[in-house]
Amino acid sequence: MANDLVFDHVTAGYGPTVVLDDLSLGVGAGECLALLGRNGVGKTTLLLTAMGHTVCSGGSVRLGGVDITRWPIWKRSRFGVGLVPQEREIFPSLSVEENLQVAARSGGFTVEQTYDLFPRLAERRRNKGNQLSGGEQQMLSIGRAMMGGPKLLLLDEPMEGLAPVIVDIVIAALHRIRQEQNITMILVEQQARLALEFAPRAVVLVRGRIAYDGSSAALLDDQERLDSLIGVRSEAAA
Ligand SMILES: Nc1ncnc2c1ncn2[C@@H]1O[C@H](COP(=O)(O)OP(=O)(O)OP(=O)(O)O)[C@@H](O)[C@H]1O
Repeated sequence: MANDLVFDHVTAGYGPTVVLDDLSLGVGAGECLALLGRNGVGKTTLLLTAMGHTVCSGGSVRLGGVDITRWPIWKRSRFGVGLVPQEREIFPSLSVEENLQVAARSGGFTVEQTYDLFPRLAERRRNKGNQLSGGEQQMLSIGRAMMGGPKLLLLDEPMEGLAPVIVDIVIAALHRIRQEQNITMILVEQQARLALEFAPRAVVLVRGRIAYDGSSAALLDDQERLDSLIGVRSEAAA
């Protein structure tokens, strides 16, 4: 599989703070990757570095063979990098439909396609962003990213704080996006089992470096390793 996204010896962080330390990673076109690790290891920073929100002090980031290391955020966005941020970043005073329309770009989802993916949003189309539940906001955040026509979709803990029934809706939508669109996905998720069951490949970060890169199924089967890398046992006990 050709590499779609490449991190080539990337060192990146915030101002003088280095978070990613000489990190190299290739993600194939259309591949789906679970990005895991304990709090503060650099998962969000990796997504933000792909999107252009961090300071990259070493190495390069390439997408589809093009060096995008020095590109501003808007240019990456136009080139097909889509981020579903942890904070969701819905416009509170715009309606659901307006939130979608401002993100529309040719080649992306139409409003109707987004409503087909998340029928709940069609029911709420005239509600303002600040009148939505957390689950509806998350659906809107994913829908908005899809309106931009991403080639690479970066999802930062999209299941955080959602009721199990809403998690099921979001997971089903992500499965559908994977089946119907040839989109490369990176899913950061605190609920490791959920992510490992969704994505065939897993990368685990420890202090800004890759400590595991391989099959999700193999990691799911290796309780001891899971526990030492991400503390799944304590997560299950919580
Ligand atoms: N804007 C910032 N300025 C300086 N340091 C930051 C900034 N954002 C994050 N950091 C630091 O970078 C490190 C990695 O943070 P990051 O958010 O990437 O981790 P994470 O793995 O996504 O963690 P979490 O699961 O808690 O979201 C942490 O030590 C954090 O304190």
